[in-house]
Amino acid sequence: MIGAVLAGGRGRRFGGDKLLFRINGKPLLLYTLEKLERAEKIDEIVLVASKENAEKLEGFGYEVLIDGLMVGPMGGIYTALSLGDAFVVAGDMPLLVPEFIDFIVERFEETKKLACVPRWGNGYLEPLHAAYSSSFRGFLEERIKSGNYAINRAIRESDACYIEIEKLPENWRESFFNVNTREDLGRLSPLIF
Ligand SMILES: Nc1nc2c(ncn2[C@@H]2O[C@H](COP(=O)(O)OP(=O)(O)OP(=O)(O)O)[C@@H](O)[C@H]2O)c(=O)[nH]1
Repeated sequence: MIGAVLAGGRGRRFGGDKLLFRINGKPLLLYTLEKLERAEKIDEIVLVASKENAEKLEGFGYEVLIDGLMVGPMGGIYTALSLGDAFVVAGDMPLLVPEFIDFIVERFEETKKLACVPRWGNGYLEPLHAAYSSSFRGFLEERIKSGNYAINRAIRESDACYIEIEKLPENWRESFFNVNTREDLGRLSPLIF
């Protein structure tokens, strides 16, 4: 199972390249990568980046796949699946919980569905913390061709399995925390140090 980290965003809300922004001397992306490294079900990590930021990311020592679409998460997932089945996460999720990732990958392997996606009680999905089959790529391709880039809708209209978040240990929810703005960093510091 590949661990694919989406790292092609523009960081408009943050106002700059948030993934390279240093917290306690360490780039935000490195926190995410270190957590993902600790998931036992992940065999190999790759970064999925834009052509423009690929070079800067090569220094992290992982294969960098170029997202030639740049249409948001769907394009990143589509690109990642060119290598095989993948657990896909956003690069701005520094508090990933490795046991939770293993849990999702195990469920994915057991159910053999096109995707296994965490879901909140209100129906909200967490598509950037989910496992996808390489067969899901063909399903996405049709949508991309018709300009339909809504990933949640694609998941809902596919044969996916859902992981009910409220039934899991509460501390696993930390895994979904992501940095969008500079204010979010304030919420992060007490948790990281
Ligand atoms: N490969 C790839 N990664 C993306 C794309 N859009 C967003 N990402 C990544 O997905 C994660 C979540 O992205 P967002 O925070 O929603 O978007 P962002 O562009 O980084 O930030 P905003 O401009 O503030 O929306 C981040 O790690 C981004 O780097 C894309 O089109 N392709």
